[in-house]
Amino acid sequence: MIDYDEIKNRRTALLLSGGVDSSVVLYEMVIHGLRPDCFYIKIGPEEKEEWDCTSEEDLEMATAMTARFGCKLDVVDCHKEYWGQVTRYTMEKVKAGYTPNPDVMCNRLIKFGAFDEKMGHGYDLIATGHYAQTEWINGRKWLTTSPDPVKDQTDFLAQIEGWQLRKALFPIGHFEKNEVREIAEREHLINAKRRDSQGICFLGNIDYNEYVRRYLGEQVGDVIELETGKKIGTHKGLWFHTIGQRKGLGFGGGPWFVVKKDVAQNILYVSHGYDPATAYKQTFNVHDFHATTYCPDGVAQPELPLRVTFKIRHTPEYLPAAIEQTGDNTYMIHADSKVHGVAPGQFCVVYDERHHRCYGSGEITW
Ligand SMILES: Nc1ncnc2c1ncn2[C@@H]1O[C@H](COP(=O)(O)OP(=O)(O)OP(=O)(O)O)[C@@H](O)[C@H]1O
Repeated sequence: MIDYDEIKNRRTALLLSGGVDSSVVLYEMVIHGLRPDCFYIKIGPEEKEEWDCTSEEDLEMATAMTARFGCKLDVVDCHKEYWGQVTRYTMEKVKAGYTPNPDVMCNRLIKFGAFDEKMGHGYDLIATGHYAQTEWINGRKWLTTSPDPVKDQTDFLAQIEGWQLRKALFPIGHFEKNEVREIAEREHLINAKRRDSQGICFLGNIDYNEYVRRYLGEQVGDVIELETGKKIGTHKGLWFHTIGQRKGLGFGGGPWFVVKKDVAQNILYVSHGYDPATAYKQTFNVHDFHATTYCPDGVAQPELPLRVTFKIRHTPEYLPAAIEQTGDNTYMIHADSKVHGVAPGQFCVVYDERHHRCYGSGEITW
């Protein structure tokens, strides 16, 4: 829960997307006596490409919301930063056979990054409609989970740095999604009945494969059964597949799991059966760990405990593990049981044993 009394004199910016979540944030802030300056971040389509863009409607919704609540709305153009940073990161990883996550990087590089450089630096707090919370514990500001396990978005926020978390405010983070929808309907917010966006953040309904295809095109190669070396078909590009993938392979005689990619030879290895040992991992390495906790001057980042829980994809489950520091910012995860579909490039997000506090995340290297 936000202590509105405590922040009533702080300069607050709200990232307003035109969706229902950030609209309810605006409503919540206004009924608690705040009038945030609102910002709509614009990421246009790359070049002349005609992508299905919902952004015009989004901006209309955001405009209507700020008009209703008497707040200022500005449009901030982060087009260049998005394509130059988030897309560049994504395509570089994908080409190397990794499994990147543009939405995770978008929070660090755009919403709490480029936006902060352009406008956010003039504010003490930046509010968003993420399902996540923050909590001060022992003089440090922590990223903590939402009560809605399905909607929780701490995993998407787990690459932001302490200085970014310092300014973060998540006014609907203590709600579950259905409560947010109820508020929007009860208050007749203009977008109460709007569907949640499905595609990559900022790119409307563009899905991941389309995004990648636009940049890297297709590159046909063989699909080979790992155990027998037998060719069972072809793929259109290793980048359309991820380790652990089971659905969408389209070969008979399944189920098949993607177990390995050979980038040099453009070969996709799959394995047959329900429980191929190759599709599971119990121990893996994580590097370039980003700690999200805000530690005021002189307070060191908290050390990771020996026992943690973690996530490698956006699911409601937290997996128990022991964690071992193996170097500067590098760790080894020893999961209590085998984990399906561990892929290099994925972020491993680390929480405490009760999966209340999020420590941060690092990239899986195997
Ligand atoms: N184009 C945008 N301009 C400004 N802020 C944005 C924009 N897109 C997303 N955000 C901010 O990031 C938050 C999380 O976005 P995300 O797309 O993950 O969630 P969402 O549940 O669809 O949110 P919403 O319902 O508010 O669109 C939003 O609630 C909003 O605060």
